[in-house]
Amino acid sequence: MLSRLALRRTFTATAFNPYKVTVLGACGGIGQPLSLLMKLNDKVTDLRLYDIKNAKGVATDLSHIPTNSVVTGFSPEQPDGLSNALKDADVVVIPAGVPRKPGMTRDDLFNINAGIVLDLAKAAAKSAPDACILVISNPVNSTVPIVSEVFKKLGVYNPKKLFGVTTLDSIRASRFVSELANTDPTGEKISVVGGHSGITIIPLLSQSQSANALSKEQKEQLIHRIQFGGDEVVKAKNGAGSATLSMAQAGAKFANAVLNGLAGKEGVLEPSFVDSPLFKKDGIEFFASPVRLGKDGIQEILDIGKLSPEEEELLNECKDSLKKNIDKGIKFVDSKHL
Ligand SMILES: NC(=O)c1ccc[n+]([C@@H]2O[C@H](COP(=O)([O-])OP(=O)(O)OC[C@H]3O[C@@H](n4cnc5c(N)ncnc54)[C@H](O)[C@@H]3O)[C@@H](O)[C@H]2O)c1
Ligand SMILES: O=C(O)C[C@H](O)C(=O)O
Repeated sequence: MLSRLALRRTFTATAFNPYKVTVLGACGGIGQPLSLLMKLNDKVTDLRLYDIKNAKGVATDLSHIPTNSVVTGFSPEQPDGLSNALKDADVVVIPAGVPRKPGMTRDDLFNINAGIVLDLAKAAAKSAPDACILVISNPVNSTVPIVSEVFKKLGVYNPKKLFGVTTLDSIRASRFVSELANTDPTGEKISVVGGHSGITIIPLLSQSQSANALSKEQKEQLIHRIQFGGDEVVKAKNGAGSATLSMAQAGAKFANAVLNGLAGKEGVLEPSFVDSPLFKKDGIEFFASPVRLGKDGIQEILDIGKLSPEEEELLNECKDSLKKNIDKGIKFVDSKHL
């Protein structure tokens, strides 16, 4: 039985953290476990699930869990389903779209997912212009620029509130390093910067004591495994999709960090692919690096720190692909009349 103190704590947490979170694509492989984790987050009081299929079913299922949020399902068949799902949301998480099959790159998803993300971004710009937008749908290197262009065209762009979710790269790095270095994975903090696909993913192993102590060969294998961790899952699932459960955990971790920032917690740092000044001189508008989160979204974009000569090389290799991916997203929106 809960003590009086515990009861008061529960009530206090809810009363001071009344956040509205919307998940777009809530009934897919990522969407369902991510929505479950958001239902378990005591900072969320109003959880809205939107999908083109099954949103009511998933929302009803989650609504039986005795936490302090109300869960509502929204579908395109309902009048204003999407705009009601988004209305005045504080945080919008977007895992809508198709996943990879073996042999595909993330960029191969562009043709389908770019249009899905564009439509959802248009709706978010109209119904939740002040929300923090967390983009999971691939290719993240292009879908985040798509959202920024849509918001710009509709006159509501706030670069402090747009995030590409790259948390999966850093949680993978923590796990993979700990396997080789025999350390506690929960204590491994590996900075992963750049973008979210193949060679645009740059793990900075030299900045971690345990990773840096590994042999040159181990480090090379580790870098490759972190860069292509997504392919490892796609191959193992053999046509049944890509990472969903680890991604749900990563998405919930990042959403929780954003909510902690909004709630005024100090010292909230997470990596994210954001509109960044770091490499604009090279024509790269977005870059993943650690960001400090606060009441208004991004409080500070941190520098990537000192790189080893090998990491400098990875950074140079990343720039060209990353710039092309970003430009592709921007051009896609420019070709549309919003
Ligand atoms: N950022 C990352 O690190 C990361 C990691 C894993 C997967 N992903 C990406 O996340 C996306 C989703 O992956 P998944 O495994 O959950 O796929 P999935 O096919 O299992 O689920 C996608 C969901 O989106 C829904 N959907 C499609 N179009 C929609 C629309 N217009 N509006 C609302 N919902 C819509 C579908 O109905 C489905 O329920 C993919 O693009 C995948 O590549 C990103
Ligand atoms: O690899 C994918 O296509 C999904 C995701 O981006 C991942 O890194 O697992």
